[in-house]
Amino acid sequence: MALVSLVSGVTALPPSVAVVLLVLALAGLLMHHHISFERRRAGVPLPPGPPAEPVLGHLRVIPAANPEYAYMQWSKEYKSDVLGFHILGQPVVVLNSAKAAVDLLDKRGANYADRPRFVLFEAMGFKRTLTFLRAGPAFRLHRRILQKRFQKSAITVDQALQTKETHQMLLGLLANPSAWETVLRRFATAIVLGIGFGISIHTDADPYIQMAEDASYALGHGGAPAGTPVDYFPGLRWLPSWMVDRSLRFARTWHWAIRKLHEAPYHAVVTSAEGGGPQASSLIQGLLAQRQSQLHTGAEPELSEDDIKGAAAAVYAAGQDTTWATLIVLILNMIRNPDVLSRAQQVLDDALGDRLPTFADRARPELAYIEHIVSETLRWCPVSPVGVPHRTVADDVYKDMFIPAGAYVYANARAITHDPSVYANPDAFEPDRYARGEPLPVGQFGFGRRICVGQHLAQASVWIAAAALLKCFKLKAVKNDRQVTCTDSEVKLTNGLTSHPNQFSCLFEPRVDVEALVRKAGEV
Ligand code: HEM
Repeated sequence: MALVSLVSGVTALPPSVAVVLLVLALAGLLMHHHISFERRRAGVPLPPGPPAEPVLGHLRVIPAANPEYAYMQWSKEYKSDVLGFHILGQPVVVLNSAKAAVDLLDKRGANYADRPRFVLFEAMGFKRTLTFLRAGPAFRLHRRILQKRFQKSAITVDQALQTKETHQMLLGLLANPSAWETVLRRFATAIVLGIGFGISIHTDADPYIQMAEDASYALGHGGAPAGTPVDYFPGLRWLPSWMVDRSLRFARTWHWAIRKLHEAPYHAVVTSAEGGGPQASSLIQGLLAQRQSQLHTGAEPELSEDDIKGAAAAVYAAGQDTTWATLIVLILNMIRNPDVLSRAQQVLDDALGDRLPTFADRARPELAYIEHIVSETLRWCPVSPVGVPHRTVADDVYKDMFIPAGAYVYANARAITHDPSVYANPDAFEPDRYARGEPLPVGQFGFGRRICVGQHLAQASVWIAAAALLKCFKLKAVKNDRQVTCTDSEVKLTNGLTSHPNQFSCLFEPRVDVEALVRKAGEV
């Protein structure tokens, strides 16, 4: 209506003529778009997929919750590991095999390094956060900083912090076993907060744990990344809340949680520095120091304040919930598979005797079973099942299928890690599959130039936590907990950027003198 009044006002045409002109202009635009698309495609077919609805395309065809399962089903139905969709004209491609993901996202990385615009996450309050940055100079800058900080050879400096927090976790589980989810949250949060901001967590009630939990809730319940109505119609962002869908209302409601994640730890560090307080070494402290020295010399600082907040918040936001969720999947599988649990405990007892694991134990062949449990946890339930979408820069052709420029490309980690042509009995939790020669999982950390920068740190954190808590505790299911006793396919997962099993109960009972082992480890 506003557009019609504008056209008729500017051109002094009667409103009915303005409407006709607008409709004609729109039809012309669509026709032009269609003709140029068909010319570019030159008869090469798009990847197959289910029938679309007129105009909306697959908007209502792709389930809003946990679409990874529907993609797996369609992949079988259409006998293709590459599927094609369009949502309101936006092409979407889903890769359902490791081969397709490696061929495109890894081997043709430059063409698949872009991201869509994540309007829902912008509405939630994310700013210059690597995960959501489009390809370009800011992406390259943030990627370079974080990749260097978290490369395999650099993260050995974090082992002291990871070990300290592991011991803290063991004492927390001993003191308050029923709050095990919070204790694990504290572990995951303390590591990324320590590395990102140099901030220590002192109690289970520390406000930073709640902050992390709130941000996780916001990230985990808004809907598929770049897949909600406002991501397709950014204009919806300006409508009042009563006119918009659930996901945008949710993003607005939880905006405070994401802003707090960016602002609170940043200001704590800056305030402490300005007041001459202690300056723990951290990612943010290094970046602030670099900015200060560039300002002192009169040079244009490479990083703005928003860059620094965004880089550190990326570590906090991307690192804590995913690590925590992976530990939740581990616990679930330990109580669902008591044989695996008792074998792991036997392996740990034989290899370690009367002491806790350290990172020096990780490479020991006698402990390969623990490494396999970590790999199987990452495979059995990739906590970011459709990952974060990439976006194509230019048109591409793959196996005689046309992938247009600007397509959103999802690697379906769930399909890749449960591919029956790669993994025997893929729904079963079987750490021994790797000893039998099945390949270690790929896809749970994404692919190509956007692959998770924190993957080595995350695996190290999950390994030390797993080895220590399996060494110290008997884990038992609570009778009649449906989540635990039901079959694999019925485990209900949360839906969002991270996805993990819904709440379940677990009994933690010490099987060693936990305090004595922690004390002994501290003396070494
Ligand atoms: C088990 C734990 C983790 C899982 C499963 C995980 C998974 C992922 C996935 C699937 C992506 C998207 C990759 C792609 O687009 O191809 C990603 C990106 C990212 N992850 Fe992780 N992650 C974990 C832990 C961490 C940690 C500990 C950090 C912190 C250092 C971190 C930082 C990031 C960042 C900054 C990105 C964005 C990379 C980019 O867009 O260029 N992640 N992660």
